[in-house]
Amino acid sequence: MSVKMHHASTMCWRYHRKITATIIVFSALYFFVSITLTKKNLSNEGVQGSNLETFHERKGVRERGEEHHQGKNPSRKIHRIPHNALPAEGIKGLAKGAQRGQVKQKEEEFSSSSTSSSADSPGHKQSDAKPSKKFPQAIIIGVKKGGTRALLKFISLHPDVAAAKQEMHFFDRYYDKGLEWYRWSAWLDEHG
Ligand SMILES: Nc1ncnc2c1ncn2[C@@H]1O[C@H](COP(=O)(O)OS(=O)(=O)O)[C@@H](OP(=O)(O)O)[C@H]1O
Repeated sequence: MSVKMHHASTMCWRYHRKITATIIVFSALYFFVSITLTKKNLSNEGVQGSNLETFHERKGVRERGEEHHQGKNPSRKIHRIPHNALPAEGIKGLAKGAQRGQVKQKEEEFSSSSTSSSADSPGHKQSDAKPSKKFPQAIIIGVKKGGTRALLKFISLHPDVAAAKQEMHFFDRYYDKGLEWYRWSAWLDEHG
């Protein structure tokens, strides 16, 4: 028994450095992993927190706006961004994907139509020889994912309705281009 104990203690003593080194390595690894995970959690919480903050800020702004509209607190004013705050380049930059291409094409057509007669310009059909296009008589205003596209589709089912082929974004993106641009590029279908 005592021989066995002696043998075990000798083995422990022989390998104690390796055992200690292994323990130190694993502890360091554990320490490193826990610090990394904690940092990750903290940054996630930070993101969520800032999202919530933004949400509450927006909610607050909206509520203040409503109060202002309802006359509950007339001293608080809503600060609106003036329509000309964005330079034309910025507005162009907002157009994305396919729409960017369509807008560019429309701009080119528009500029060529202003330099040459409408009958000569390549983007014009024969029906565009009319002096001007009408402004829309109704406008659908909605938030993203608010179902505006569906509403437009439903309204367009009526035979007396001539609808824009796609969302115009005149008031939020292309306002600086002016009413003439809007009227010309109202992208109404052929009845427009
Ligand atoms: N009647 C009705 N009931 C419930 N949900 C509806 C309805 N009409 C449209 N939708 C859903 O609205 C989403 C599209 O809204 P928008 O056309 O405004 O979207 S967009 O922001 O202009 O792209 C789109 O949601 P997602 O499918 O989740 O994208 C539509 O499915």
